[in-house]
Amino acid sequence: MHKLRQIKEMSKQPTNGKNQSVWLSYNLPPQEIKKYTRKEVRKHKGDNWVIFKNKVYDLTHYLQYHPGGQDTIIPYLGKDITRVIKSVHGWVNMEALLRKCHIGDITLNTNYLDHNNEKSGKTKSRPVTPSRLRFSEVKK
Ligand code: HEM
Repeated sequence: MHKLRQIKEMSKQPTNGKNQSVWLSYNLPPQEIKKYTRKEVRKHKGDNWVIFKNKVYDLTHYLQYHPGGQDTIIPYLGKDITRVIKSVHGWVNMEALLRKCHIGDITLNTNYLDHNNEKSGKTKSRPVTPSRLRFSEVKK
């Protein structure tokens, strides 16, 4: 079965009758926003973490409020859901719904940059370009 159709099939399960307005009125203590690598987020699959647009969210409290059911989200825990969200419901204001679940931001992959510099031997300097002629230097 096509993956997207499979996801839609799974969403037909009941969601405890809870809806998004109930979720939005639900209060959670504010979280301290930390920096994480993608690798670290993977390790927190069991803690229901996901990445969406370079932000890390803990979906523990949201899962039971998801209109598409919990089972649709479970295979994506620990992963980046940015692309799949675009294909299943690009119109949903994810940032507004997940504000309370925001626990971190993805750090820039510094290993990659270090590796690049190592390979080239040194950091690239800007090419030397001839400086512009000053007006006084232009022969008449
Ligand atoms: C993690 C954060 C997520 C949030 C805040 C969220 C939010 C929502 C909302 C608000 C709806 C109702 C949309 C509507 O009726 O127009 C919905 C439906 C749905 N969601 Fe999610 N979703 C999330 C993740 C996912 C993931 C990871 C998947 C699967 C890959 C998924 C699959 C679905 C499906 C299949 C529906 C039902 C669409 C339909 O039958 O009309 N969602 N979700």
